[in-house]
Amino acid sequence: MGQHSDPDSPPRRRPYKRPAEDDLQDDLPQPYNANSLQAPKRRAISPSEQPRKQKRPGARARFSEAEREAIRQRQLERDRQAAEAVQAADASKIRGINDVVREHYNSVPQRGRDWRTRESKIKGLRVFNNWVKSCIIQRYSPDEDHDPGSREAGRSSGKELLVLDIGCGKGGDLSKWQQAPQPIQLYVGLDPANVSIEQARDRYRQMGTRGGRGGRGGRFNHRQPPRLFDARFHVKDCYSESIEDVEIIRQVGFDPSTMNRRGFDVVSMMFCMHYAFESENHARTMLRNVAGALKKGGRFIGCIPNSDVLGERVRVFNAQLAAKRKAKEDEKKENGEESTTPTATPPPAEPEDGEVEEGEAEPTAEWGNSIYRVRFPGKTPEDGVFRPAFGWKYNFFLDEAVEEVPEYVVPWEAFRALAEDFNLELQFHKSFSDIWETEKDDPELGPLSERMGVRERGGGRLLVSDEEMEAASFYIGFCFYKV
Ligand SMILES: C[S@@+](CC[C@H](N)C(=O)[O-])C[C@H]1O[C@@H](n2cnc3c(N)ncnc32)[C@H](O)[C@@H]1O
Repeated sequence: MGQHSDPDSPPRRRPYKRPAEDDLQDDLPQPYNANSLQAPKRRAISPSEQPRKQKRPGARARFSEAEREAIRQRQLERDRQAAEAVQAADASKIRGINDVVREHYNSVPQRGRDWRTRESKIKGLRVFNNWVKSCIIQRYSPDEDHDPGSREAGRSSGKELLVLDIGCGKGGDLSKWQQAPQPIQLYVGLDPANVSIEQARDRYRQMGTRGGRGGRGGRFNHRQPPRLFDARFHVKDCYSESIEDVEIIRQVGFDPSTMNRRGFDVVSMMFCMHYAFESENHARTMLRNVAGALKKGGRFIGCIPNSDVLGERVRVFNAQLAAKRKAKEDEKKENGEESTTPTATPPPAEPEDGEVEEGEAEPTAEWGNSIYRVRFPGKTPEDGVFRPAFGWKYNFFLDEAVEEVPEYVVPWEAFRALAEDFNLELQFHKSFSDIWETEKDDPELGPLSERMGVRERGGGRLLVSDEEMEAASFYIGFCFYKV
């Protein structure tokens, strides 16, 4: 590890085999773009421009050649400048969105466990979401051939997992990984929010001083806590950059092809993948990072907002809007007034700061309850089907947690199809409410829900309010396999 290891991580227990030089994939060259190198089209020369007499034809030919070359060079320079301007505009747009998200998460205060589980207005939602994440980790992180009884019996199944947590935030899932059925050898957390990464490091250090156990009373609280895994944390934007340049990622093995025999056993993306659907480019970069980091047979788990819920809400909103408009039109017709039905227009752009919108603004899709709110700033598809698949921005507000941060719809089928392009095959996909229904009586996960405060002891009352459950139903959990 040498100079690349984190200074505050504990010493490595088992060294990662450094890949041979030729194991590392070279950056692919940019595809050759014939257009950008084409000479400019020649302008037709008018009769008045034609030289009357060619005394020295050779000299004219040499002069024209030089002139053509000068024109070509000037044109190339103009093309280069135009391309640079477009790139700069794209980069500043992307930076703008990334900055908003990063600043937001950096500024969310770190509150203690007691506050989160006792004082918070949304404590029911917090514990429920945490329980669902535990379910996904418990069910889908182990290898197919892992013996589930081995850890319970205090035996080791031999194989320990390498886990990559993309968008790890403040390290809220560290303790869930510490209690995973198959022990973890290495956990790598990546996130662009530098303050969050510092907080995740602190959390990991505290786990070390508590003797390896994450959180109070977990699944294995009745016996010796499992040894604390090795962990690395890095500030990294995983949607607009390749993660291949992170040393530990390369050491574990990065290769997006199906040949990756090395790599992580699990890549986890909890509540963070939707930020990548701002553009196709970001979504593809994100998936290339996931597939590149996973070994063949590895699992990609996570949770995202449910595009079916978003689509249905949008469809109903638009149907109601159309009905209201029609009723207004009918009334006008009856009164002999002229029709003012607006013609279909593309989604209106959000006004810039200080810009005053003319006329009455069209209402846009919006819903929620006292703890969460979703608001689309622009026009949404009438049938609730998000086409094209990228850039469907909405603002999401969650009491105490997320203050109107721009998020993007992840149209499920488009995501699934894109994931297939990266050799990721769907294994599991379920809404949070369905996960509750299927797992609440499981002999392990049921009691876990009671210890976490999702429901009262002894299979009692659900401690999550209806409003919190409505907010939770906004999400789905998933698992893909790298084939
Ligand atoms: C709602 S938080 C979830 C944190 C954590 N996964 C959890 O479940 O507690 C969303 C996280 O996504 C991260 N994120 C946003 N854009 C990202 C990007 N481009 N690459 C990686 N993570 C990103 C944010 O910084 C934030 O920490």
